[in-house]
Amino acid sequence: MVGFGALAAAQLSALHVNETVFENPEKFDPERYIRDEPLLQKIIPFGVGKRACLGESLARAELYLIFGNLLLRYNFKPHGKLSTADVFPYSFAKRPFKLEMQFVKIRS
Ligand code: HEM
Repeated sequence: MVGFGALAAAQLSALHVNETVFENPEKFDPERYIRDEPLLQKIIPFGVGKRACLGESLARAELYLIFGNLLLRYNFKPHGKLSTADVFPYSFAKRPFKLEMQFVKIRS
């Protein structure tokens, strides 16, 4: 029962492995959001409501600049075998246990 002093929190990482929303949620498959763009509306990476992430705008601006600049200058290749299995399901973000990438410079 939730009363005064009780802590109630949405377990966002559990929502993000809901099989009725995400097909094969345990699979590391970021392209699912390219194949099915409305799916982006169903992830809640920064929380909602009064206690939602205060840094969302900064984080989005940083990610845009960091990945934009990297993509402009490097080709990304998997280093060794790229495993899409073994996703650590209850982490902050979905990621394979091990993913080694090679950055190949395309311009200076
Ligand atoms: C990709 C980057 C980030 C993600 C995915 C993220 C996600 C989150 C999430 C899920 C929460 C909890 C929301 C809730 O309780 O419902 C949170 C809280 C918070 N985040 Fe972030 N965050 C990110 C980056 C940042 C940055 C860059 C800052 C500050 C510069 C920041 C500052 C905060 C603060 C202060 C809170 C606590 C808000 C409160 O409890 O009132 N976050 N964040």
